Amino acid sequence: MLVELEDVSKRYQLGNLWVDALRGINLTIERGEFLAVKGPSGSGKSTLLNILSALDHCDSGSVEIEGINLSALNEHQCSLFRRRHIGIVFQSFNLIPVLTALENVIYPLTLSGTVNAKARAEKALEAVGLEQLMSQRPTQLSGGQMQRVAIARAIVSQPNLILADEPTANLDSVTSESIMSLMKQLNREQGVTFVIATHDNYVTGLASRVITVRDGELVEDEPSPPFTLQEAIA
Ligand SMILES: Nc1ncnc2c1ncn2[C@@H]1O[C@H](COP(=O)(O)OP(=O)(O)OP(=O)(O)O)[C@@H](O)[C@H]1O
Repeated sequence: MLVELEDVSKRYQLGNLWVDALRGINLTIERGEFLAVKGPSGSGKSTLLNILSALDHCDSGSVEIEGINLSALNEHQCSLFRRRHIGIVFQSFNLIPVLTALENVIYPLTLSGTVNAKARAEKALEAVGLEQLMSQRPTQLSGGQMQRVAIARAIVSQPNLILADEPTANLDSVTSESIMSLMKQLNREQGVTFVIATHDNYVTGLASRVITVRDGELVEDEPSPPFTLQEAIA
């Protein structure tokens, strides 16, 4: 097992109001899963991903990833944990505009003092099909190409777990398909586990498992009907 959440809750204060973003989440994720997290806007998907990436802490319950209890980590240990174990892909790519594609991918490696950073970043960019565009800046790239750079940046540290928050939200459908097929390939060939928050039915259709968050709780998916209307009429 790669991830284990037990009774995880998170509240945010909005002025005088408290928002229960997550309420008693129990979830295990096995190595090699391609897990989609769906649910209405505001249901708690991003909060769940932020907690899995140790960008945020839960208020109660426990989160264990690779056997590490995230609540026991201080801020510095959280960033080390992220660098070593997690790749993150955002809806808005989050590339550094003044850096080239190659420099964006090298950046996390320089933070962790990795040797051969340039060669490793080049290899990651080749893996996402951007070997010709390494010296371009983000403004010179299309949305799909920027998301490929972001994926290269996520895989360059060879994490076991990649968390993607609405990775296709800013992409057209053809580009979304190629980005998703790249993620599936990384999952299949390198065994990287993916957790993807999404509203996109195309993404949920590719998942090995789909979970639904509603009002901060995990809810059972509606079972699909046993037969179609045409079959029922026939
Ligand atoms: N930093 C924060 N401060 C206050 N409230 C927050 C914060 N982050 C999230 N929330 C609230 O927590 C709830 C869950 O938000 P979250 O962003 O996790 O939902 P989501 O399912 O990812 O939504 P979307 O699909 O729109 O991205 C919402 O009511 C949101 O307003």
